[in-house]
Amino acid sequence: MGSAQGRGWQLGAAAEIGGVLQVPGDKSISHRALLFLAIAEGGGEIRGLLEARDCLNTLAALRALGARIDSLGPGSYRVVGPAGGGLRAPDKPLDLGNSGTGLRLLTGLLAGLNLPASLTGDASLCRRPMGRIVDPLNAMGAAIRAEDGRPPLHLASHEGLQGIDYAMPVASAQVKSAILLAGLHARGETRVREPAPTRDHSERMLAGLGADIEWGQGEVRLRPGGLRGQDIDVPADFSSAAFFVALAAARPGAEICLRQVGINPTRDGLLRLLKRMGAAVGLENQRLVGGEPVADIRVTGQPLEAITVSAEEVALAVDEIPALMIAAARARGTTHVEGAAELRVKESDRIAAMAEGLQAMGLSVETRPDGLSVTGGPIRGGRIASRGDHRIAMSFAMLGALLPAGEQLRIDDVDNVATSFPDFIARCKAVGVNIQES
Ligand SMILES: O=C(O)C1=C[C@@H](OP(=O)(O)O)[C@@H](O)[C@H](O)C1
Ligand SMILES: C=C(OP(=O)(O)O)C(=O)O
Repeated sequence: MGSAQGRGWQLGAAAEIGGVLQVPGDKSISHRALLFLAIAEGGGEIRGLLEARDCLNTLAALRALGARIDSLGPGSYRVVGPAGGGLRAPDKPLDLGNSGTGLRLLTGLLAGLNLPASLTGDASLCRRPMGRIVDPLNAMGAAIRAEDGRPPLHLASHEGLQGIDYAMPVASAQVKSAILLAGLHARGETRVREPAPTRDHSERMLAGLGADIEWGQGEVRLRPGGLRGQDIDVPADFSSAAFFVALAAARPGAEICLRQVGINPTRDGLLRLLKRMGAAVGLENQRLVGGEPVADIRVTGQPLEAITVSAEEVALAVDEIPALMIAAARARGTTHVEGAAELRVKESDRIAAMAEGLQAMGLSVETRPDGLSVTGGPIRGGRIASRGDHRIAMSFAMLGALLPAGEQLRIDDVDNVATSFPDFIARCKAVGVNIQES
């Protein structure tokens, strides 16, 4: 425990992979449920909230703004805005830790409520671009200052917001959601156009809470107004399920079933990509939970073929590209990912991190400013720098499980897995992954 690289994992060949798993609640939906209920009349209960560091930071920030959030049991919370009035300006900077979603959405909410505040985060978050929200929010009338376009962000009070008609230069659900949250309190209609479809959890939840919103054909329109509180059930996180989906897909004969996973079509692009590579993917018990489609996902490993992934497909699988690269590493041929420049500004530069790790395991990889190409082939053990990025660490754990007998993989700096996936190790062991903390 505790080297210069932080905590790490040690992986060896897995004898057999298979089983039934339920992964924790959806991170995107958990953030939204907390933020939206804190400003909804009467508040509401959340069931299945992701109790991971990113969402708990958003929860703590809302408490600092005066919201009352009571735990009712594991994953269950009651959220109510302050009695007799709205949220209030915080007396200290709000720290959103590692979370782009928490920081960007909360900035939109605070700009709409006209609450002066400072927002910051950890070293990774303080390197991430914020001009993408600061520019449109300031164009609406907000007064947000960011040195060099990065956190900390400083919000001053302003004269009120005006709705905007905004064509986003990048396909980003965080930017879209920040603008919509501000638009709830702006004068006139707010319209956001996206260059490619991105996750629509905000639109679905806002509609469920009574907002005057419509969306489709690449744009969202929202008219200002209050939200009405309601209880919210959070499905299991597709992005967490994705590691096990990719693992089963990449190992012929393995079968894993993931229960009650959100399969919103703006999130489940990975399933279509793996099917195109030849994996057998089935959906069982399909139903709607709180306006979101949910299913049990059953994946059976087959020999895989390389594919080419387009920019539009990247937007529908933006957090799953590292997991997809695990399948690419085991596929016949070279998988090309295009239009993925956004991966360079996540918790780490995910293109560079994946390329470096895959090369360390003996694979041939080429990188471009907006993508990478991975040629499948034999893999060997070694040492991986996760760069403190939860999704890089968890993806390489899956590739570690596919090592040949006798090989060992060490993954450094895995602490941030706690930002999105508590109990990852236990879930790994439950399906036969040979993983130890070190
Ligand atoms: O809106 C959200 O909840 C998210 C949107 C995506 O980010 P971008 O909007 O920056 O693409 C994604 O990568 C992130 O994990 C969660
Ligand atoms: C990019 C991610 O999250 P965020 O932007 O909220 O930090 C992620 O979870 O992969």
